[in-house]
Amino acid sequence: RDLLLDPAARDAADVSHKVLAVASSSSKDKATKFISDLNIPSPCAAYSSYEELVSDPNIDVVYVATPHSHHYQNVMLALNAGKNVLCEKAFTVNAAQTKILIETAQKKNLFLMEAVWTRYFPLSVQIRESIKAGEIGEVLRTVADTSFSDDVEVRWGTEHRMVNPDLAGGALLDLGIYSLTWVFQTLYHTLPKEQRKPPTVLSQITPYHLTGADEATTILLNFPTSTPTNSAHPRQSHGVAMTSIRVAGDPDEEGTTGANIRIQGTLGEIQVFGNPFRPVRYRVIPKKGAGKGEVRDVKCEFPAGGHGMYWEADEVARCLRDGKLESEGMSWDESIAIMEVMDEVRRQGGLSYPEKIESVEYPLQL
Ligand SMILES: NC(=O)C1=CN([C@@H]2O[C@H](COP(=O)(O)OP(=O)(O)OC[C@H]3O[C@@H](n4cnc5c(N)ncnc54)[C@H](OP(=O)(O)O)[C@@H]3O)[C@@H](O)[C@H]2O)C=CC1
Ligand SMILES: O=C1OC[C@@H](O)[C@H](O)[C@H]1O
Repeated sequence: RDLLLDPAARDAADVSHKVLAVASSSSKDKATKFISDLNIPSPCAAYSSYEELVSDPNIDVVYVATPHSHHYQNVMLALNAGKNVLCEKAFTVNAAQTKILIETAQKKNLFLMEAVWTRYFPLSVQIRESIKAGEIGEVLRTVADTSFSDDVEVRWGTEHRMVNPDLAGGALLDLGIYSLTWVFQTLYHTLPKEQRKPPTVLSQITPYHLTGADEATTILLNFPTSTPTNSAHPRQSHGVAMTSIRVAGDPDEEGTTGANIRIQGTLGEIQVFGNPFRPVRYRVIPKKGAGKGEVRDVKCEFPAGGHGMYWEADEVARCLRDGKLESEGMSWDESIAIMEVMDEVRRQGGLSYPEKIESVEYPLQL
């Protein structure tokens, strides 16, 4: 729906999007129904296989929105057919798969990006700019929580992709990625490239008793830097990334518990409210007496009633127009660093998925 909204309404008239085809691996009728339900303008082809879709010469870029377990195989299919790709989060099941996708895109001179839509919200861009400009001083800690109190057995059962190990289910890859996004985009992405270093990781996982997928994961990260910020000692910052599908970060969905994200600097704090994947406002709180002004509240507007996915789509269009293979906002290096954190969390928690979906073999029938 976001792709169909007029970019001018969000000051993005320099790009445009056309949905030219939709594919369903289970039935052509499903693709046809999707096109009619959304009123996608003609011409828009309906395909009954992903193979057919990636062979369509009219298509510039394919959006992969299948369960995590299938991303590696689906993205390889598209890249091998010469298509640029935007692939939903979590990028793949493990870092080894992500690295091969990136190498393949590089070799074939194709654009590839992990679809972490939140990074392209104006709110995220503004917060990163504020951090880089030193508005809250040196940022030394970020706490992020992406959690829902679902009645897990009733809502997700055992087969749904949220909890099914065969589909790489679990809180970590589905929701924990957003907590990690906030930790990384505030403690890692905001540093000059040469100062970014992968964090060390300590974590705990609670398995869902019916499937073994993680229902709760808590991660403590330590980000070192190579360059001292003063002559005495190099900077270190801490990230706390939490996720659960059993207890909520925001139980009444009114923000009564406070912010789901707290970004803490030596001169103040930025708090982000709303679901961490679709934040609705943020507050900058200067430290008392630091001379950095008043508390500042900023709302996220969603022009034309969009959901907020159009901003990442605009980024993809701009990258393609400008001949870029990767997006600066969600760079390949950062996707790999985050996947490596999730690999380490799963290693520490003894959580692995079936061999087939952890495999880097391609093609493989899943
Ligand atoms: N950015 C965001 O806000 C959101 C992102 N996501 C991400 O999007 C991806 C898909 O999530 P979601 O749409 O909830 O997933 P669904 O379980 O609804 O699956 C999406 C589609 O994937 C296809 N598919 C292909 N193979 C399989 C398989 N073996 N089992 C099930 N489905 C299969 C099916 O389409 P068909 O049969 O027609 O081919 C299905 O309709 C995930 O990576 C998720 O993390 C999800 C929700 C929100
Ligand atoms: O990316 C997502 O954001 C919204 C959630 O409800 C969903 O499970 C997840 O995949």
